[in-house]
Amino acid sequence: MKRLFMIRHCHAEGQHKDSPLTKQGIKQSKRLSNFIEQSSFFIDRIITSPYLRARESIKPYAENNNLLIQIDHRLQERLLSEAPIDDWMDVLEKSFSDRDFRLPGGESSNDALSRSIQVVNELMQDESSENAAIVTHGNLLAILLGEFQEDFGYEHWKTITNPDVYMIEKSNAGFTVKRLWDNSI
Ligand SMILES: O=C(O)[C@H](O)COP(=O)(O)O
Repeated sequence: MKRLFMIRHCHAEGQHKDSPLTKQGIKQSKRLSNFIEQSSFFIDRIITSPYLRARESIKPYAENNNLLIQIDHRLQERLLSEAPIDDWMDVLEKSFSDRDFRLPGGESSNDALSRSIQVVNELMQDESSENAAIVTHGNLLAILLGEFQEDFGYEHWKTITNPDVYMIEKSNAGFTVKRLWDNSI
């Protein structure tokens, strides 16, 4: 694999694993498909979070291009806490500055990274794919991007949109991270 597209899902009804896309999100998923098709890169392999909003976001592109959507539980959203929390933004901020910080029943940033980076590493080894995509969630996306761009943290997380598309490109000098999505699309 030469390039990895990291995609956050389109606008959804909620946070439950079975929350569908909104009407706006369904339109966005079609725009996302056109956007990828009009780019100079043909995405030839797709792995998504099992959550419905992630699968639905890439469905138009996958159908138009006869691609299978592979589902991988390691791409599901990071579980911040087992119990509901009111101050989740503060907790999230702390989890970016202390990557081992973990609430009861939840995952630290490093916990979420260690499961999700396995998918990325497996794709990196896949020589049958030139341009692969993962479709995931805001928090997990920010954690993964931090592996390729050191300063990518809480402030960057706040700027991630629904949908969003980042491209990681391999070169002799290492990896470059580029945001491709344009909100005006
Ligand atoms: O951190 C986030 O962005 C929230 O967990 C929202 O997740 P989402 O990308 O599935 O909406």
